[in-house]
Amino acid sequence: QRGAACPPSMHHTPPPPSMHHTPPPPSMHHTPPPPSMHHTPPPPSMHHTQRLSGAPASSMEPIKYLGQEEAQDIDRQLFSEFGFSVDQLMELAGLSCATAVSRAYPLSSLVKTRPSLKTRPSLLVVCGPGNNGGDGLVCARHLKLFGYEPTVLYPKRPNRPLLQGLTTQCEKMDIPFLSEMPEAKVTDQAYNLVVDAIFGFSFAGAVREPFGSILEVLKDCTVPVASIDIPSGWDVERGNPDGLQPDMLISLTAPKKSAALFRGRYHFLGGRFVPPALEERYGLNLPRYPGSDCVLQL
Ligand SMILES: NC(=O)C1=CN([C@@H]2O[C@H](COP(=O)(O)OP(=O)(O)OC[C@H]3O[C@@H](n4cnc5c(N)ncnc54)[C@H](O)[C@@H]3O)[C@@H](O)[C@H]2O)[C@H](O)CC1
Ligand SMILES: [K+]
Repeated sequence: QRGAACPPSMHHTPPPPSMHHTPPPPSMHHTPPPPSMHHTPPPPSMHHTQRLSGAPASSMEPIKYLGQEEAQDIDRQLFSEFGFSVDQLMELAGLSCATAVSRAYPLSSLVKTRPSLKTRPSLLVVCGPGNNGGDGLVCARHLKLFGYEPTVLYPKRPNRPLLQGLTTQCEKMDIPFLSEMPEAKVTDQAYNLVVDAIFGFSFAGAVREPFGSILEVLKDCTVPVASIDIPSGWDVERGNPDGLQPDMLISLTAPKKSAALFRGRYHFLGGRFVPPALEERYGLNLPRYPGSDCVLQL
């Protein structure tokens, strides 16, 4: 099924290195893959409204797709010159992700195909060792508050008070933690959606265990995958034609270059916390978020 969602011919051309300002032509986004048996997509009218409101704020300049170094620079400046703490931005990032998931896969759309499943849609949130994993923990907590039944897999837990606190918060919300990744068949049966919060913009090199095996299982799953910031295992700039092909991507702050190669159905922007001075410094050309929304569909 994932193969059907991702025509091979569209995966194999990495973006040219100069491609900071050229998002994929709209026509490439608008051919949705066949709907998953787990999910009824929202009515087309919703997409239409959201896309219109996602027009660039002041000019017709397209949104910028960031390289790895640029994304890390922006991150550093948010935490130094602009005075933010990681906790603050992680909370906003994770909330954006939960909100985007609830827009693309409303509770009522995650159709139960097996009576053995619980009545609330079950989601598996797979968290990596860095801040992308932290976004996943925050996302899981908000999804629970939104009425989903998240379960977390968090195999590598760094000794950081922030991440330990986020783990406790999930445990206190009765979110179960798995000790290992179930095989693909079991995952497809037990969950309606997987949230991929394994790696973000600091990923580099060959995937190390246990995440290599986890990503192999996720590639074999037919249940939709929603990736936070970057599909895990993708090179931040060049993607990964043989890697995970998620159904949804939630780009935080601004899309990274590899997002031009995303072929799933839903691409959302979240992380509405960029001060205009920083946006201007990097020429981000962020689209205008509708009203007080924390996400928009690109
Ligand atoms: N400014 C923003 O938009 C914000 C984004 N946030 C999120 O933070 C991540 C980036 O977080 P960071 O901690 O820098 O890195 P990662 O989570 O991507 O990963 C680092 C983690 O992964 C390990 N690692 C790296 N490469 C490999 C590999 N090949 N195999 C195995 N393990 C690997 C590394 O050792 C680290 O442990 C960004 O994408 C957003 O999701 C913030 O939450 C808020 C601000
Ligand atoms: K990810």
